Amino acid sequence: MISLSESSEKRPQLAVKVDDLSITYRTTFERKPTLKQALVRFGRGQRAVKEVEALKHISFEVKTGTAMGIIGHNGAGKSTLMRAMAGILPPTEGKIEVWGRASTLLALGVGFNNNLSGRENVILGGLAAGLSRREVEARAEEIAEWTELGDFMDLPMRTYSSGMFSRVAFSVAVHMEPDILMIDEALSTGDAHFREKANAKMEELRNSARAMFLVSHGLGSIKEMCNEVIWLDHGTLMMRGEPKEVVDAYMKFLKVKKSAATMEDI
Ligand SMILES: Nc1ncnc2c1ncn2[C@@H]1O[C@H](COP(=O)(O)OP(=O)(O)OP(=O)(O)O)[C@@H](O)[C@H]1O
Repeated sequence: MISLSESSEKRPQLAVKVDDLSITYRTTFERKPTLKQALVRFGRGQRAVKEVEALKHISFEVKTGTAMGIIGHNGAGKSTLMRAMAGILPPTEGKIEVWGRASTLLALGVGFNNNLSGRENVILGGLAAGLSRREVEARAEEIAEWTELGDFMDLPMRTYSSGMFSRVAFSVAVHMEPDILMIDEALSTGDAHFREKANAKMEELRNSARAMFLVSHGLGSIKEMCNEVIWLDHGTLMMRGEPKEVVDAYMKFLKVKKSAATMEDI
């Protein structure tokens, strides 16, 4: 279960508590059948079920003021963990407690409508993030300005490059003033100018938000932005600690060297 608690009396020093969390996806699919199997299944209306254990018995606590990086290979469970903490995905087992409001624009721009303009999507994104109409109207202009996309903000988002799309999504996410800020791979998408601006904004938010989570394959950004790191491997928590210590252990495990590509210090 997920409980959102506004009260800071019980555990004022905590922002998030994850207790023995497991998440299993169940997906139905048609296995390549033999003719006989196909006929049998057709008759009974059966489909094969595949279960993916995306997270296995994860527990950790995050103190107020933490900027937590989450690293791990493709499919390790990073986005699943973020979605669970944001309340989008219910735990299969275990419990998550979040003190405050989490920003839910995780996979940046999910929920945007490509046929609407950037400006219209800012309003849509704001409402989806739980702001009132009045709050959205008050902030829409500032959010649009922050993207520095000029007249493009009035064109449908299907005409945007992926970097332009991320600018709008990132701008909406960081202007929601969440207690818990969650950012998934945001930094790798923008150009150098936008990355610098995004870094400065995140630094500002880190000071005002209760906690921040950053999922990234850019290990340089993780070291730069975070003061703690969690490393996931096949849904298991491998290590948690100081950014340098965890990133180094992860790189040693993967047997990769420090290069511009792994550290993303371009
Ligand atoms: N909606 C879904 N249905 C079924 N399986 C899923 C679903 N979403 C993710 N998975 C599976 O769960 C596991 C964890 O996926 P997740 O997206 O959390 O990984 P990740 O660490 O964020 O990966 P990446 O670095 O590639 O973004 C993977 O094995 C993936 O195939």
